[in-house]
Amino acid sequence: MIIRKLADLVDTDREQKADTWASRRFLLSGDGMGFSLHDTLIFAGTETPIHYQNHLEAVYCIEGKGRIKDLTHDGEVHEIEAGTMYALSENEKHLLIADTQMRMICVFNPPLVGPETHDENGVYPLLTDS
Ligand SMILES: CC(=O)NCC[C@H](N)C(=O)O
Repeated sequence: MIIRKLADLVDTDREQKADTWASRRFLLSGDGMGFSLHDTLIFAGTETPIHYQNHLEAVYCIEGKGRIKDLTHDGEVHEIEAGTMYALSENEKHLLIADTQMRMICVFNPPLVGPETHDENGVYPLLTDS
């Protein structure tokens, strides 16, 4: 069994920070679960372009308010608030807009290895444990 607490991830190599978000990674590829599990903050008043071409991601919002613009499907906009889940089942390119700080529980398949951060196109590289 694996037990971890959020406080133990902050400011370690299990936390990745960008201009618009901070991702605290509870489970990574090396944990052998077949998915990664993150507690992610999206900062208030930000817009984040994302395109996970190499991963499927499901996101459950537990705090905050904003919206997702689906750039793969004609710019469709979906409101996000606590209790909303979205799954990028078609690797959709999207824009994540946070009105207030949003707290998201994210699951990735295949699992992230740990150091991934967005490239200039909002993509995570496909890494494997060495
Ligand atoms: C919700 C979302 O996609 N935020 C960007 C960060 C990423 N999901 C992560 O936690 O690695």
